Parts: sequence; structure tokens; C-alpha cells
Amino acid sequence: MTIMNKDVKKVLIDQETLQSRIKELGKEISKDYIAKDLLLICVLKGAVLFMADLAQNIEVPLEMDFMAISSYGNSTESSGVVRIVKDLETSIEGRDLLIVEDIVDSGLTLSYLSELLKGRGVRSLKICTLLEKPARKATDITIDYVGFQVPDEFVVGYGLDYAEKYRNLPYIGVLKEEVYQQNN
Ligand SMILES: O=P(O)(O)OC[C@H]1O[C@H](OP(=O)(O)OP(=O)(O)O)[C@H](O)[C@@H]1O
Ligand code: HPA
Ligand SMILES: [Mg+2]
Repeated sequence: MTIMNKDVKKVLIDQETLQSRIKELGKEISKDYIAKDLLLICVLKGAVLFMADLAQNIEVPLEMDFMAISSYGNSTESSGVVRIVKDLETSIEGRDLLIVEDIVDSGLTLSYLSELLKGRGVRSLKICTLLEKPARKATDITIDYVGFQVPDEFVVGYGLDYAEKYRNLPYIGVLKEEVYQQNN
């Protein structure tokens, strides 16, 4: 049974559905990265729960690194300015990168990040996102692995926040409008 948070309007994707899709993604990635030099790049903070579960379902050798990016701050709309809060520690030259994201909304974060990392001489670069909002994808970046399509509503849980809260919910839910109406 899912325990609802009082600020969540409805559960979009429950824990069981999340975990079974992540297993499938892990299988697909394992197949594609045999005999490669896989480096998972977690985009903090939102992707941290997804990355932890995904990595455990990938059956080929891999390394992990973390990058912190911020463009939403305490709002439900992208500021349009992508800020690097923490850069990678690993040299990525000649390596097979897989960027792991929680959500592609406007697409601004990923288009900025993939251009930046491509410029550092990687051998290959692919993108894996748990969620995608097709209605708002303003950029034309290619996403190689998508967990779920979600409608154009502000979602929280399983890593995704509003004003830093709700990241610990074990499901993806839609936030009640009244929670953010006064602040946006
Ligand atoms: O496609 P976009 O419109 O760019 O939005 C997606 C990005 O926005 C969120 O990050 P946020 O700036 O909230 O940082 P966080 O991961 O620390 O919450 C989310 O985790 C993605 O990284
Ligand atoms: O719908 C969302 N929820 C949480 N964080 C986000 N960052 C971009 N879109 C979203
Ligand atoms: Mg956020």
C-alpha cells in the first residue's frame, strides 16, 4: 500500500511499476554496453535515487561520477540558466558516457550538459532519463533510454523535488497546485 503525502494530488507511477521498468532499462543498457567502458554520470540531485536503483540492474562493469546542476531553484519553472554546482572528478576523454537524469522537462538542462561533455572528447555519449514530458520538450536532443512519459504537470518524488522537499517519496506523484501557487 502506498502511503500518500498530504501535498500530493495523485500517484502517477507507484513503487512497483517504477522498479519493474528500471529492471527493464538495466537489461537494455547491459546489452548495449558489453565490451565498452561505461561511465554513469548522475545529474544531482534529482537523479540520485534512480541512478542508485538503475546501477544495481546493470550487469556490465561500470564506474560512476556525479555532477550537480541547478536551474529550477525553488520554482516550478526553469530559470533558463543552467548552473554547474559541482563538476565531474573523472577524466572522461575516450570513455562511453551515459548521463542519468530524473526528468527531461524543457530539455534545457540536458542540451547544455550534453554539449559541454561532448566537448571534453568522450568516445560516446547517451542519455537515460526516468521521466520525459513530451509536451514541453523545447529542444531537439536525442534521448536514448526513457522510463516513462509523464503529462505536463509538476511531479515530485523518487528524487524529484519542489523547493528541495518530497525527494524521499518512493513513487512519482503530482503536487497539489496550492502548494506552489503562492510562491511561483
Ligand atoms: O529539462 P529541464 O526543464 O531543464 O528540467 C530538468 C532538470 O530540472 C531538474 O533539476 P533542478 O534544477 O531542479 O535541480 P535538482 O535536480 O537538484 O532538483 C531536474 O532534476 C532536471 O535536472
Ligand atoms: O515536474 C518536475 N518536477 C520536479 N522537478 C522538475 N524539474 C523539471 N521539471 C520538474
Ligand atoms: Mg529540482
